[in-house]
Amino acid sequence: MLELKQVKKSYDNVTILKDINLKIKDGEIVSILGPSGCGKTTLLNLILGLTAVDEGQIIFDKKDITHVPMEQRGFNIVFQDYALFPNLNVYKNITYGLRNNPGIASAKDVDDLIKLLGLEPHLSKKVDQLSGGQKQRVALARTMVMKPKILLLDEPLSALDGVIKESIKEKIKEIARDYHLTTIIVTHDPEEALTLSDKVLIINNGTISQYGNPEEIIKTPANGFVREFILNQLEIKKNNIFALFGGDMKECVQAG
Ligand SMILES: Nc1ncnc2c1ncn2[C@@H]1O[C@H](COP(=O)(O)OP(=O)(O)OP(=O)(O)O)[C@@H](O)[C@H]1O
Repeated sequence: MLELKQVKKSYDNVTILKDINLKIKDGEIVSILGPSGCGKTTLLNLILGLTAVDEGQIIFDKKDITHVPMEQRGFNIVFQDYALFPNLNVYKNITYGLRNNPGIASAKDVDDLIKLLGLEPHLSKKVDQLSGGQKQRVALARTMVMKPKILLLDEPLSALDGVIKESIKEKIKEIARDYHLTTIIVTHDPEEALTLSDKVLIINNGTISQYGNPEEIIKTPANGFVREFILNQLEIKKNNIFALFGGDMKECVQAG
């Protein structure tokens, strides 16, 4: 279980995040959703340990890790631009982190990940010979071989579209389920958050607007911001989303 208690962060005396309280159970997929500049990446970096909190606590597995350095937390992130090594082939990219820590993953662990992510045909290719979706899968494999205790993903789908986007979504779900891995994803896209996650954390103006499962958020938006932000952006795809929950858009908008 990961828990944030009364977390606050400011930059240059400007409060970016405040009153952040949340619990994430082991194996859950949680999306952090909100408009540009609301503090999503800052929150991800606080959890990762890349950025220090000003006030409040971060608890993981009942231990206070608020001041534990990033390297000792054992969490791992896939950055938006993948940050792969262009001079190495796919296999070497995937196994790079094992060079100094060979005991972390066995040859079978690596093989299983390569198979899960469908990377067998690409292992000897260089990074610039890959599509966006293939690069994302390599970045996921490279992070997963290090067996992170929590997987953090910053806008993992934003550079992808159509079928590729759907297939990466499925891979993320498979990884979280197969490895029972807590996965925290930053996104600005409500449809992505609602279709990918067990829970969605909606942030506005540096505070939590709502934290709940996709159905709760759609059927009982906590306030006007959630209603507007979610429903306006879902305008085109709303019927597909509602079909997922067997609901009726009109009823929910009226109820909200
Ligand atoms: N290192 C920093 N120093 C000063 N201000 C920062 C720093 N990092 C982020 N900020 C500010 O904090 C606010 C939140 O930034 P953050 O990147 O967390 O937002 P975001 O929700 O991820 O935005 P986007 O969706 O556009 O990536 C912004 O106003 C940003 O300018």
